[in-house]
Amino acid sequence: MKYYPVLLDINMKNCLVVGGGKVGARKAATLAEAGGVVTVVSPDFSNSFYRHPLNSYGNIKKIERSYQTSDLDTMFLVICATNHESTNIKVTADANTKGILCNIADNPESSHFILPAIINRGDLMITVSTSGSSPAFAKKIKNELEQKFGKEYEFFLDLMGLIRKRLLNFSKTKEGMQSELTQKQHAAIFRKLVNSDILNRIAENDESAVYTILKEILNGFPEEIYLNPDSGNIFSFSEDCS
Ligand SMILES: C[C@@]1(CC(=O)O)c2cc3[nH]c(cc4nc(cc5[nH]c(cc(n2)[C@H]1CCC(=O)O)[C@@](C)(CC(=O)O)[C@@H]5CCC(=O)O)C(CC(=O)O)=C4CCC(=O)O)c(CCC(=O)O)c3CC(=O)O
Ligand SMILES: NC(=O)C1=CN([C@@H]2O[C@H](COP(=O)(O)OP(=O)(O)OC[C@H]3O[C@@H](n4cnc5c(N)ncnc54)[C@H](O)[C@@H]3O)[C@@H](O)[C@H]2O)C=CC1
Repeated sequence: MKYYPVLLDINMKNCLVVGGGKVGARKAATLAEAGGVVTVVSPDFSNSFYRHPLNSYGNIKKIERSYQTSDLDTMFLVICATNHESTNIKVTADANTKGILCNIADNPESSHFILPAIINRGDLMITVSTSGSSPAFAKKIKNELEQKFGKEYEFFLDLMGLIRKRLLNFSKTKEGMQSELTQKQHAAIFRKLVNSDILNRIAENDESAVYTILKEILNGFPEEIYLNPDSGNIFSFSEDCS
């Protein structure tokens, strides 16, 4: 294994992008989407920078000049996407000195991490990497997976996340039979849920079939675990996802 995969929590963390071209624009947008506080430093910003929908929100700070070492102060990570070799070398050296995570867009060898292609379906994130061998192929696989993993996965995970939280909470707080549920018993329930037909029924917008499956698997538990207490429905996946 050439790389160790992790999911970084960059929410509210300062992230620097060096270079305001097409690549800098894409990297800045992904960082902002993940909640990073993004600054881009570049003597000029290309049209593609302004065209990217996330970059036009204005929540990405732009500094119009060349990179300088102090730009890294307070940064959690830096992505360098310039067309300028000596800047890449300087950013790499500065990041190493300051102990800041660093990605050089055209030099995986001097990067601490590389970026995968991403498919996002709510809490489901599928990432594809070729370990740098062929970004174009990573993108192609991503496009294929995007067809397979539709909107229903997002709703399914919302539902699973909610039931899991409620069930674990219920086991912790309630007296009686359920309070003795072991981690093994939880796991057996969650396995049944993910192996059930719920996902397909969500894709067909068949709420009542989903309800029947949940009732069967969670037999013996109060309905509050899988129903929306306000409406009495399975919490809403009424938006068409087929
Ligand atoms: C190592 C890595 C470093 C990093 O950026 O972290 C890297 C490096 C390089 N990419 C280059 C080129 C291209 N990159 C793309 C696209 C993406 N590149 C991404 C990641 C990565 N690119 C990392 C490894 C990913 C992996 O594991 O495979 C994606 C997945 C994620 C993202 O950028 O957010 C994103 C898809 C976004 C999407 O999902 O749409 C395309 C396709 C296109 O633009 O259509 C091309 C042209 C075709 C091609 O070259 O394959 C070059 C220039 C080579 C040259 O000089 O010609 C280098 C430098 C080098 O290889 O040395
Ligand atoms: N990792 C990836 O996904 C990919 C990487 N690349 C590589 O990424 C690099 C950037 O590609 P593009 O965005 O297409 O190039 P570009 O030429 O459109 O943009 C480069 C930007 O860097 C800025 N820049 C130059 N010197 C700078 C400095 N000292 N400080 C701050 N900014 C500076 C330029 O003003 C320009 O805005 C290229 O080396 C390219 O080979 C290219 C495609 C994909």
